[in-house]
Amino acid sequence: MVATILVGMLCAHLLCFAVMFLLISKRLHGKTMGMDFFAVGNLLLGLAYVLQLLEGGPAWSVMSVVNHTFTLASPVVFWLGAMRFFGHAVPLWRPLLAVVVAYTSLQVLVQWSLGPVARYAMLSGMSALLFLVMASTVVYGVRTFAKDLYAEMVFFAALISGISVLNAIKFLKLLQGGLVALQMDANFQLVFYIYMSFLATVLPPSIVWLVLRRLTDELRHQAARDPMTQLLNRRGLTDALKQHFNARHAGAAHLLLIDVDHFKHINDTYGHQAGDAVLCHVAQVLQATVRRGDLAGRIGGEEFAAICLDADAVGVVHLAERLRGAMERQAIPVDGSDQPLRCTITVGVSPAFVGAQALDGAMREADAALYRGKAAGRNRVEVALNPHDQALLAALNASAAQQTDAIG
Ligand SMILES: Nc1nc2c(ncn2[C@@H]2O[C@H](COP(=O)(O)OP(=O)(O)OP(=O)(O)O)[C@@H](O)[C@H]2O)c(=O)[nH]1
Repeated sequence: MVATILVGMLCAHLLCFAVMFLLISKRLHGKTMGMDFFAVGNLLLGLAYVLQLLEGGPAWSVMSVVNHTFTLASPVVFWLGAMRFFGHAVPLWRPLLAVVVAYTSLQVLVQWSLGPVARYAMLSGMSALLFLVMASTVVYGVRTFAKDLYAEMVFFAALISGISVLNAIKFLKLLQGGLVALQMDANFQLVFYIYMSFLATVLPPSIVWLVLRRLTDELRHQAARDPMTQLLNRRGLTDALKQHFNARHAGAAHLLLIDVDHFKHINDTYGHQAGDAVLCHVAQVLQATVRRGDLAGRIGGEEFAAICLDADAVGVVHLAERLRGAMERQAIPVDGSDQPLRCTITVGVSPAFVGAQALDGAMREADAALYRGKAAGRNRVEVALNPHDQALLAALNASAAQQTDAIG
């Protein structure tokens, strides 16, 4: 009686969550993150338990064969769903059909050649193996494609290992005691059903939580980036800067404001699309030139920014020069034109600043330097360094000039 109630509850959970996964997958519009697969997995397992209730006990019948096939197919579908969640484009219906045909045939063969105990033991043994593979995949995921979901993945691996162990015990019990081990109200079967009910209650909300996490991460990513160049936008730069300065030993930062010269002319001559191609090219050069850990962003139409973290003034000015030189040298291919396009940039460098709240001030100083650079003829780097850095830079430049003269 207790077992029947437990299995009844289990069916209700599995089938309700199958509907919920399906509804969620419909709302995700094509990017279902495996929710449609989880719906099918839950449906298969829910139907298998419905058939078990209808059967009452072990028997050789069509219902029993279908029950075993659905039970075994469900972990395969859950595994495929997990692969989908982690971005692998695995198919569903073909592998599912292959499992259904192969396992149904295998059941007939085993029942005919080895008898009913072997067929039931085969289901427990193969389920134990499949859940073990699933738990191993999750552990592998923690170390590779799901590093950001460490706690969740460890939790899943532990839960799935539990069901693998219970199936392995059932397999041994079947081999030792035969079909008596499957009596629904036997103690072991009760433990098995309680654990399955626990899983069916805990796992689906956890999966929904994972989807929610992925979606909110994606939204945060989109909100922090410029859609055309994928560089950080102003909000993204500010957030990343706050994160940098929250670290205990964060050093000072410098801001580089970068503006494409005569961009209106490029737009007017080659068209808006070519203008967009130039902006994407500048973004690529900027991203390739800054050091790892520095921040690169687009903060307006043809205005870009780089924030150099933990760098000294001399290094920053050299970086700005490298960036200016790279832009000047590179030709940009333009659709519909044989002649590649060339363009230059002007860069304004701010003094060192500490704290995200100082960004506005640095922006003003870099902007003033940029304005001076534009007025002085464009295609140049103009600095707004503090007096100490200014003197250091002048001394370094003088020494470099002396060395050049000496070599000359
Ligand atoms: N193609 C394209 N053009 C843009 C975009 N955003 C802004 N613009 C254009 O960028 C041009 C900026 O022109 P100005 O501010 O006059 O600057 P400029 O021509 O680069 O002149 P200087 O900065 O003084 O060298 C305007 O014509 C804007 O329409 C964009 O996303 N794509």
